[in-house]
Amino acid sequence: MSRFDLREVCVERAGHRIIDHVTATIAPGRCTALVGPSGAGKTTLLRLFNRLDDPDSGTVLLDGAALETLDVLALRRRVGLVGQRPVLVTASVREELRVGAPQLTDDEALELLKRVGLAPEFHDRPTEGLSGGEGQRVCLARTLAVGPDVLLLDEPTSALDPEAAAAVEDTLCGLLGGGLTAILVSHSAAQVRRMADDALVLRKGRLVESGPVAGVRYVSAGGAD
Ligand SMILES: Nc1ncnc2c1ncn2[C@@H]1O[C@H](COP(=O)(O)OP(=O)(O)OP(=O)(O)O)[C@@H](O)[C@H]1O
Repeated sequence: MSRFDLREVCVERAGHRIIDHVTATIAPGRCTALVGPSGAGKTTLLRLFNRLDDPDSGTVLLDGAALETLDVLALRRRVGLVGQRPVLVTASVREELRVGAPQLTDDEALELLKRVGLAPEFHDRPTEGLSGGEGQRVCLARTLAVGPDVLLLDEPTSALDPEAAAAVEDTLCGLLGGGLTAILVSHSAAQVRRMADDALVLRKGRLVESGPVAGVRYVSAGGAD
């Protein structure tokens, strides 16, 4: 299980401090939601955890080690990202599942498909023609194939229709119960209540509230909906 600590983290863009001295802990084995109004800095903060971006000052630590001291590719295998829209980079589900895990056996691939709620037949489907929800599940399976112990979830259901969104959310909830650490960006307070254990509330780049979801006013007030 993996724990992150943010210490006095700042990110600046175009002369503005868009993450402003954030100090916080992401507890291992739990799902932490990053919430706050549009433009608060949620996606910017999320991108620091697998070094898609680096802070301008301050430190992000994983199990006590500053991220910049770790091998970035090893870090990204350990910290997987699932984005808002399914971005499939190969022609077939079979290849897609092996993008980061070329040695994956067929049995392992079928097991992964099962974990994300897809029938075995999908293994031999072309990626073209998958629905949004199916594509998002394939992306999730591709990320899981690498064996991460942290999942970064950037609005993972926001581009899906309500039925597919609910189904993908159920799948994610099942996975999160299994000991993974997760960091979720979501605009939906209802989703945060269903999926997350803890929440960090950002406003104009500052951390303004944090703690277990049930006690976070921004979430209970429906501020993220
Ligand atoms: N490269 C950049 N140059 C200038 N400003 C930037 C850059 N990247 C982000 N910003 C600004 O930083 C702020 C935080 O952006 P970010 O995308 O992290 O917010 P967010 O909370 O994820 O927003 P949303 O909920 O709308 O997705 C915004 O005001 C954004 O315009």
